[in-house]
Amino acid sequence: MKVGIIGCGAIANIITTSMVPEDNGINIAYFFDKDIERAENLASLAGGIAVLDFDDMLDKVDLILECAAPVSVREYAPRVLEKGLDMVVMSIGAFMDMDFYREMEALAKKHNAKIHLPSGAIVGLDGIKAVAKFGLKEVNLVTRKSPKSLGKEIDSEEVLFDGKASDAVKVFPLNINVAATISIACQRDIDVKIIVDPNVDRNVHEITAKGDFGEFKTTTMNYPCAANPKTSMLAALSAIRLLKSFNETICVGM
Ligand SMILES: NC(=O)C1=CN([C@@H]2O[C@H](COP(=O)(O)OP(=O)(O)OC[C@H]3O[C@@H](n4cnc5c(N)ncnc54)[C@H](OP(=O)(O)O)[C@@H]3O)[C@@H](O)[C@H]2O)C=CC1
Ligand SMILES: O=C([O-])CC(=O)C(=O)O
Repeated sequence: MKVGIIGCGAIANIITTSMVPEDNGINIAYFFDKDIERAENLASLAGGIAVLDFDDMLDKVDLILECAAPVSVREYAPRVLEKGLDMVVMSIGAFMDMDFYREMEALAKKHNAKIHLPSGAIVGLDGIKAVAKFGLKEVNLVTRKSPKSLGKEIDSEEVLFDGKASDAVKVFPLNINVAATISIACQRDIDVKIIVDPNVDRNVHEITAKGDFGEFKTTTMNYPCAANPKTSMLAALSAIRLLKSFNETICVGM
């Protein structure tokens, strides 16, 4: 399976340099970024090809992996899906716009394409999906990041956001895609709190879910990527695992 990447930053670098060529049949072959130098650097590391024009890679790949920004999903997803290509999207916040979500779902169906949203920087999505339609009463996310991750200069802990996921992704489009992932998994606009904390050096995501099934809490204490402190390493690792799963016969978990 030939893969083309949009966005050659922290996640793309980890994915590309962690997957040997033809790893499980996955060949990350084409690279696109609005900064052509970044695309060229990564392409040369991977023995792939950098493209100046995004549309140039669409006829040469089987799947597009987006790791750029939510605005890029709006820009490129329609062109990818119209070609009948599958897509893996990291900037999941784009799908909190329900009109866009439904449009992309319809386009994918029409052209027999699939949109994959990896679990990214959180754990517990399997449980949330399982209980979503079976008495899930409450689900919320508390995210705690360092001032460096959130681009703030403060000396003491501060709540930066307390509200719904659909608003959180507008205020922090590059920091809280995980809120969108959970919301889409349980089909409701979940409650989100974002705290900037000078005492943490991890990206911490705490999910609480309660309902007729009982209750669960997950806490993910992620190391940030060296190249981008907003982004957790786990996000890239989850995408690698998802890509590898496409060629597996026995699939464990969901
Ligand atoms: N689902 C999840 O759990 C997670 C999702 N993410 C999201 O994944 C995405 C990638 O993250 P990360 O690798 O850390 O980001 P980086 O900022 O490190 O890299 C993104 C790259 O894409 C480029 N880019 C941005 N917009 C466009 C565009 N419209 N067209 C082409 N290139 C573009 C950026 O250029 P420039 O720097 O000039 O803008 C940059 O080179 C982000 O949206 C991030 O918020 C991150 C962590 C977890
Ligand atoms: O990587 C993380 O910890 C979460 C993140 O930035 C996002 O969801 O956008």
